[in-house]
Amino acid sequence: MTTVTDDTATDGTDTDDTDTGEAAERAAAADKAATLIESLPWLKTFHDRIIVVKFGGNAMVSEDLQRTFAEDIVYLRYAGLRPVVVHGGGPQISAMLDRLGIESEFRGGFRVTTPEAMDVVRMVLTGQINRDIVSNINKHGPLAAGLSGEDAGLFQGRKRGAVVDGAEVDLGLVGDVIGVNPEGVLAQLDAGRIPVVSSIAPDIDDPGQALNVNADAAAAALAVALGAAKLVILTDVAGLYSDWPNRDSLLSKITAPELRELLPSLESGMIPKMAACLDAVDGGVPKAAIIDGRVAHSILLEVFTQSGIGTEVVPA
Ligand SMILES: Nc1ncnc2c1ncn2[C@@H]1O[C@H](COP(=O)(O)OP(=O)(O)O)[C@@H](O)[C@H]1O
Ligand SMILES: CC(=O)N[C@@H](CCC(=O)OP(=O)(O)O)C(=O)O
Repeated sequence: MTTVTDDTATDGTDTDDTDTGEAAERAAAADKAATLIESLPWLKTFHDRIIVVKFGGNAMVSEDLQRTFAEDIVYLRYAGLRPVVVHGGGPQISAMLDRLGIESEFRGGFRVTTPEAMDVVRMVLTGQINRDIVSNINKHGPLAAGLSGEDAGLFQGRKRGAVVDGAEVDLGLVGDVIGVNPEGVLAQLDAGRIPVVSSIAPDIDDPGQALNVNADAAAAALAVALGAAKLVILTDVAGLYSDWPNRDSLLSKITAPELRELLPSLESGMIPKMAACLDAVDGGVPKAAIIDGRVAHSILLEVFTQSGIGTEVVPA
């Protein structure tokens, strides 16, 4: 049994005003209550709404971060939201390619993907990382169900190239998501589950061929198709810097038109990420946020606090 000490004296007077220890305890309790009550407007706003959370390979680098990520997602679900996870795994794919002695390079923020590399991408994303995320979430109960973009026509992909230094570059088996059939994901949500989606898409022009899709882009396409209330992208920086790498230039908020202007000046990994935020907001998602996945429980801080963390992209 837990008891709460009664600090009222028998004559009815409050005895602890002079007791700094108890005053400090009351202040700490008030702080905790303030933190909890700060979430109330967001619990109302997001009740029953879909939130798409993109878990990047650089944000899943320790067991602790994988555990706190799973806790946040389960928390969202029990708080009455409908979270959907889309994951990447770029560094993990690179490590496996290295182990197997297969060379790979990034051009314009995308991995040039040969057929041999594609087998590894699929194996690492769908066979390894997807399973790990599902299993971490399911330590809290039978909640998560894994899906690949290849399952039940979830994604339709089409090959894409990139323009680097003004020249068109062939990226091999890299695709854009050009269509989404969200029925499989909605069925899982309606059953109370947490869908966990890997960013592979079947090639609409070459049935049976799988394409490697940047996970930020896949998350944005899914957020739009699901009519999500928010897209949250976890990465390994505090947010978007207007003047990278000047650490004083972190942006807490940027509008879609401002971001459109800034996009051409951004570097490598940030390009697909910010383009994804822009696509999401242009496609009707009210907010897209880039947050620091290295901070434990960053998703809760972003979703349930007034100031959030990281950089938020809004329509205008
Ligand atoms: N303007 C910018 N603001 C923030 N990060 C930037 C910027 N330009 C380049 N970067 C780099 O982009 C990286 C994030 O992209 P990336 O490594 O592809 O992330 P992820 O693996 O999470 O998808 C950051 O770690 C940072 O080094
Ligand atoms: C085409 C392309 O580049 N695909 C990515 C897919 C994984 C991904 O996007 O992972 P992160 O979110 O961890 O970066 C890749 O092969 O690395």
